Amino acid sequence: MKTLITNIKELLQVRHTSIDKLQGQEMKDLPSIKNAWLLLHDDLIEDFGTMDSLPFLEADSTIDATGKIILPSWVDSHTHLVYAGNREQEFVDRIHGLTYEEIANKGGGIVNSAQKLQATDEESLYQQTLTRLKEVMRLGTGAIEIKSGYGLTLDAELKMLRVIKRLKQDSPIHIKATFLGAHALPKAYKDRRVEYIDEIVNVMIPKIAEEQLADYVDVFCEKGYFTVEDSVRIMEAGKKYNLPAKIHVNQFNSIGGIKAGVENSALSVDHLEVMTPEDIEVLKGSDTMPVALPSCSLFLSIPYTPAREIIDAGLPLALATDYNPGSTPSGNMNLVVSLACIKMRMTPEEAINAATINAAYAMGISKTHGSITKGKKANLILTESIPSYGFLPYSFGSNHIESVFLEGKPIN
Ligand SMILES: N=CN[C@@H](CCC(=O)O)C(=O)O
Ligand SMILES: [Zn+2]
Repeated sequence: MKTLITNIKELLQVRHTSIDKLQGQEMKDLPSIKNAWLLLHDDLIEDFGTMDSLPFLEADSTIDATGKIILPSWVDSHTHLVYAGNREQEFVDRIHGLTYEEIANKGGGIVNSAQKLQATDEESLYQQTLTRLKEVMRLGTGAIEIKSGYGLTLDAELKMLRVIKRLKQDSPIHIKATFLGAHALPKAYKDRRVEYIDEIVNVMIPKIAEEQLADYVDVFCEKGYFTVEDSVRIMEAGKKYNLPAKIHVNQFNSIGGIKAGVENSALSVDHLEVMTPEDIEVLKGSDTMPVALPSCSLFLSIPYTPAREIIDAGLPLALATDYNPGSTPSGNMNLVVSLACIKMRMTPEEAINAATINAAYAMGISKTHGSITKGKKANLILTESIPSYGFLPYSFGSNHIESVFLEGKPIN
């Protein structure tokens, strides 16, 4: 099946040779072709060029994209999409002055979501998650990482990971699964944190690896949650089972999680709202992708990741949503790209690079996703008629997506 798209006002993120990530100054450049055509063959990008060089091509269907822009679909490398119910009461509690930490300390937060999830059957969990997945696909997300971490028992974590496995099988969107057993200390392990890490390392990770339910491991490395030592144990156990790490670090405090992540070859270190000069230094020369989650900063009113300092230090940066019921009940990558420009002083070019090719790196799929490159997946956003690509982050809160193609097919 071949689809030809013609008269594209601008084809964005065109990379003739496959790149895996962009860093520092490289992020300022967003290569494009104006007045372009694009040929899709089944699930892949077959060819592209300028309209004045369009050869005669046999296609099963042709789409006229006059006035419209095409870019690779967003890659969301950090979500907690599988959850049961919502936590809007905590949202109201925060409006009345309680902090995220105070809510967690009085039994809310992650442990609250764990109670709800443990009481929810797998089918209902699947349906609730599928609804959210379809919503983010319509918003232009074409690949997504989904974490466990609201189970906090072996059975409930397995239930979450089985839901993700089923979504992988059923949905056109590319999915990676991350095991986040160390998201919060379950009540049953009160004052026995090290025993919970023993359970994760000796029981949960081997079982999850045996059933091939995860691609990565994660840990919430933060004061009041898990220490750097706990995080290192989990990352080392992950490595033994071929599960690289993608970890939560520096959301509220800088406690050494980034250094530990880099030393353990973490694929990404995520959040980074609180960064010291040493944290930036330790990332230099590493293969670890820093990931910012600006819609979490918006929702919790916490600092934004210092993107300018990170990029101006020559480092790469990726953007993701962190979609979850507590700190970010939104999976809208368009809003994330806008916030990156508005609140983190990233240029539209930097933000689009961070939400496509660098985000693909952060979920280990930059060979197949994140740019318009021959042979990569035909995962595309076709915009409405808009004046320029800068209009996308500028017109924050509006949706200018006309259609989304995943694996070469329109999803709606
Ligand atoms: N910070 C840790 N985990 C999630 C929030 C989880 C929750 O509040 O339910 C996050 O990435 O923001
Ligand atoms: Zn998260």
